[in-house]
Amino acid sequence: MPTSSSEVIYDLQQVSYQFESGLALENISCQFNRGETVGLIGSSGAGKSTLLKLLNLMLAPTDGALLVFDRHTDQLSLKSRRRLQQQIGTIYQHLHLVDNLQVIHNVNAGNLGRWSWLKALISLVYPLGRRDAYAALERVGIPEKLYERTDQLSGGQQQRVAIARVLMQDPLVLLADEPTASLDRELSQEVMALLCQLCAERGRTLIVSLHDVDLARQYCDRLIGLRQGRLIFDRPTAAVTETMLAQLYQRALASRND
Ligand SMILES: Nc1ncnc2c1ncn2[C@@H]1O[C@H](COP(=O)(O)OP(=O)(O)OP(=O)(O)O)[C@@H](O)[C@H]1O
Repeated sequence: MPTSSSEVIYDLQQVSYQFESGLALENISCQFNRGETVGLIGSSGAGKSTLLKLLNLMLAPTDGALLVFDRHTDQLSLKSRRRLQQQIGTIYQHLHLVDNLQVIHNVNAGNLGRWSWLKALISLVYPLGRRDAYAALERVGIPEKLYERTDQLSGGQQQRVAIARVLMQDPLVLLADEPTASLDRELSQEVMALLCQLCAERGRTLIVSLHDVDLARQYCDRLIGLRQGRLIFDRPTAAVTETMLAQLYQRALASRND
């Protein structure tokens, strides 16, 4: 558990990330604070997913400095990195659920950072942590699905299982990469409302990448606009104007009009 009482959770100082194929993020400086709900917006290829991968420590900056809970991430031991990663939960666009297992096993996967391999193995045969898994599913509104096969759930229900899994982990920061990409408008609203509510209840930080700008404006306190790896704006949502959005999406709008 991080000991810092700082309000700043992430501090990015001129961060760049270079893939072999090119620069995905260039000279990004910004901070993310405790309890915020921040939306990452921008066209496809803008660098939103790469930024989230830096924030969950899957990738390391190729240039610049990334501090998490006041700690430089390039100076972390493997153990410290793992401990930090336990405080960072990620919901991916592709939910990474094991389809042919019962829901309880997918929810319990949120415990893997804490459980021994033996306990995890036993739980695959005889599910452990039933009460906690049930409570997590209750919070996302589908407790009755505990023993159902995951692939027999609807897309929206599977999204809820992914959220319940992250609730088991109980991280301080929740990163969500396009959590509504495969959902219709109504379900997207439900999932965003749920994520925001769950984070607000416990003062957790939510950083979410979204293609749907209206959804981002509706649910996020602050928006970061990225284009071709550059930070175009970082403003409270209410201060983001139509002009700023038009500038951000210029390229995509122009190509849609072709
Ligand atoms: N594994 C990878 N190897 C090489 N290049 C990559 C890789 N992942 C992403 N990129 C490149 O990095 C840039 C940023 O990609 P990224 O996936 O972060 O954008 P994004 O804003 O999340 O896009 P989308 O909205 O389509 O998911 C793009 O040019 C992309 O082609």
